[in-house]
Amino acid sequence: MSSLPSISNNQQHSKTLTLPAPAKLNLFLHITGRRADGYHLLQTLFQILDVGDEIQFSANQTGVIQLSCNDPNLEGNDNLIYRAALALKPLAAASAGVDIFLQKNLPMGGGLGGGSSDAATTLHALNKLWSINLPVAELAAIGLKLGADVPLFVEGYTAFAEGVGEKLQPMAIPEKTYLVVTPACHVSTAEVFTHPDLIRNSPVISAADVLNSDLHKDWRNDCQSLVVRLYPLVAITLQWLVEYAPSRMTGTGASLFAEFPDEISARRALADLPANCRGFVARGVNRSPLLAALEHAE
Ligand SMILES: C[C@@](CO)(OP(=O)(O)O)[C@H](O)COP(=O)(O)OP(=O)(O)OC[C@H]1O[C@@H](n2ccc(N)nc2=O)[C@H](O)[C@@H]1O
Ligand SMILES: Nc1ncnc2c1ncn2[C@@H]1O[C@H](COP(=O)(O)OP(=O)(O)O)[C@@H](O)[C@H]1O
Repeated sequence: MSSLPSISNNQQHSKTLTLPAPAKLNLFLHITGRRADGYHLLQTLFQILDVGDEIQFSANQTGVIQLSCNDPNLEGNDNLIYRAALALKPLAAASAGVDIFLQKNLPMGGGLGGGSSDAATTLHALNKLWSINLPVAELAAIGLKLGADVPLFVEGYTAFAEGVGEKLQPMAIPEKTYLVVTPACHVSTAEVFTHPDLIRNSPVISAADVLNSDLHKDWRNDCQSLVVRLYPLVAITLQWLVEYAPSRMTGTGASLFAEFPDEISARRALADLPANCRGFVARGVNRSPLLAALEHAE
């Protein structure tokens, strides 16, 4: 991912901002209950990564939101980027418009939060380019209406999360190297959350419990056993990955991750990646590269 943001004034009314939209892992994911509306109550440790998508925003005075992408299938109005822009539009001048280009690098629908991160980056970018200047907490509240993981990316800190993922407690944890592997199968989040066999009664833990635990012996993903049973390719890929290092599923899958002591050993495993998987090596970061990029663009 390019870590250097750029902001430029091409002409009197056109400003361009290029920003990262990092991925996340759920280092653990516990389901502790269910809300009255059917949504599940979670406890999770969100780890932000230094790898992700990249989005370019060129503000203009046309009043129109225009989205293009290196994957044309993502150019529709249901894209979370478009929906995030639309959510801010009423707060901007009527003439506020933007041309957006999404460089989609992350696998989609795999539990890496790419769509949510794209939405969060869009909220920050247009808050600035359209001179709306909402505080971060208000951007996060708008983001929550777009998806449960959006507030994490808006706030921009690796965090212990509760509720449906919106009650965030930033947590500085050791920044490890991960190999992230996405098997070529789509796991439906809705299918996982409606399945009768899903574990829904994990005991509630405290933030102190999180700091005194680690991936090797304590952490688990309550969706993992179900997804492994329903999706044989996830099971086979996890069996392969675990030979290299402690491994886990992120979110509701299908992506998996393994924690390595250094980048060289992670890249060695990546070189052996099975043919039906995508993979990348990333570093966990306590502070999102988005925040650094926004500062740089001041
Ligand atoms: C569980 C997480 C952990 O990061 O999974 P991933 O999406 O990352 O895999 C997320 O919070 C997912 O949040 P989000 O991505 O917004 O969920 P959606 O796709 O909108 O959810 C699809 C469906 O799953 C159910 N759902 C989702 C989240 C939740 N906490 N409880 C639920 O019961 C709801 O029925 C919802 O309609
Ligand atoms: N900008 C976007 N990037 C990726 N997916 C998007 C985007 N906007 C909407 N979507 C939709 O959201 C779904 C979930 O995307 P994503 O955030 O990548 O996965 P997950 O929630 O499993 O981490 C995709 O399957 C896609 O249909």
